[in-house]
Amino acid sequence: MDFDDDAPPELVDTTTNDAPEELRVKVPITIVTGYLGAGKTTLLNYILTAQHGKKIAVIMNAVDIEKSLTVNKGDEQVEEWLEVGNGCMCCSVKYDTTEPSGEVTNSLRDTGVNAIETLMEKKGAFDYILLETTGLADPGNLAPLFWVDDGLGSTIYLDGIVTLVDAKNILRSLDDPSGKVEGHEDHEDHDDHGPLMTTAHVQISHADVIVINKADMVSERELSLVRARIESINGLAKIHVTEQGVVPQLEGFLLDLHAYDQFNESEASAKGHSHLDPTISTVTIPVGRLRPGQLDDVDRWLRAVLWDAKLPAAEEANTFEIHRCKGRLVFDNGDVKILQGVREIFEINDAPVDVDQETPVEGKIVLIGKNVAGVDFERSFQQAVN
Ligand SMILES: Nc1nc2c(ncn2[C@@H]2O[C@H](COP(=O)(O)OP(=O)(O)OP(=O)(O)O)[C@@H](O)[C@H]2O)c(=O)[nH]1
Ligand SMILES: [Zn+2]
Repeated sequence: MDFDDDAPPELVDTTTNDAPEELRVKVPITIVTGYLGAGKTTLLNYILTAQHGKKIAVIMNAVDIEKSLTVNKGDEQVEEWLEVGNGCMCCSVKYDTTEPSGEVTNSLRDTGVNAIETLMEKKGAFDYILLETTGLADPGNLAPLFWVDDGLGSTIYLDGIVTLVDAKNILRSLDDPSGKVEGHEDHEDHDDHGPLMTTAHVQISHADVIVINKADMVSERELSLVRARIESINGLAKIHVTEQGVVPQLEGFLLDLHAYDQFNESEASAKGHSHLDPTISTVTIPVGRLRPGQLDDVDRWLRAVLWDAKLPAAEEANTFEIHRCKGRLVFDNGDVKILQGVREIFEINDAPVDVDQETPVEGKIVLIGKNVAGVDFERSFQQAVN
């Protein structure tokens, strides 16, 4: 199919304008992050040229005022420019520190969402949106932009975060003081002490899928060291190994991740309790069956841990910082709820009804963050919920 140079790409409009708002199909957005040169562009180019019959909008290198947007249709590619208002999409997102919740204010959140919605109004909807961040982006700042409450009536939703790592350089990046990131806003006082936290750390800790790329550059042994270090940082993410970003399929690797609305048992399969990384690790808190009335206790405990970065009733101050949390809460009346959190923001929603699956007997909460090793979250949780 040919494109007229001047004509906009004719994408099929799946959001028929006369359809009621709530019937519109929401478009998933995947954030693709990874350290400088890890292979993000290589991966996205591979996706744009792979035959998959899907309309995928790829927003490359989201750093300039105007973002280059490549729309893929069949074997044609069309460049578009996406305006996102005031400057860098990731840097313009700031937490409102006057809100105890640290919630991103709606106006800032709207920046990224509106830009994409405007584009879809002009061009018709996409099946998927992939957003490549700059190599130095902290996905914890970007995710809340697209993690929008249903109530806001957005036409897009955050499907998940994919982090690429360069198999050859990742271990060095994790130990390189020049890659140090500033502490997140409310914990700056702890920043000069404690173990080194690099950009590579925050990109791995927030990931739902980690692609270890450039496998051709390392030996089997090096690769297993890389994998072990990554698993010890983030015990929730699915890990894939690739060369030239060639993933065997898109679903589950980059698309259809449902990382922000589901909690799959396999993901949280306890991968042991290693502390290979001195900075960030994953802890799992087993949660027995709860009474419906205990939801408030869980909520209060999470607010203390995520908003105040402290255990309720703890004598000593902690210095932990939670980047990602996920969980499943099982209630004795049969209800199942899913916990999702990124940094200070969290949500507890009813689990999607899955007729094939039996109601799980027990719940769990998984926390990924800085300085969490050695903190007795489990005991604190048991005390708070009773
Ligand atoms: N040996 C090898 N090289 C690769 C592989 N994947 C990508 N590269 C090369 O690595 C370099 C960086 O790849 P990019 O895709 O530009 O990486 P990026 O993450 O987009 O880089 P920035 O946008 O600069 O952060 C390029 O020269 C790629 O050709 C791989 O699997 N093996
Ligand atoms: Zn930025």
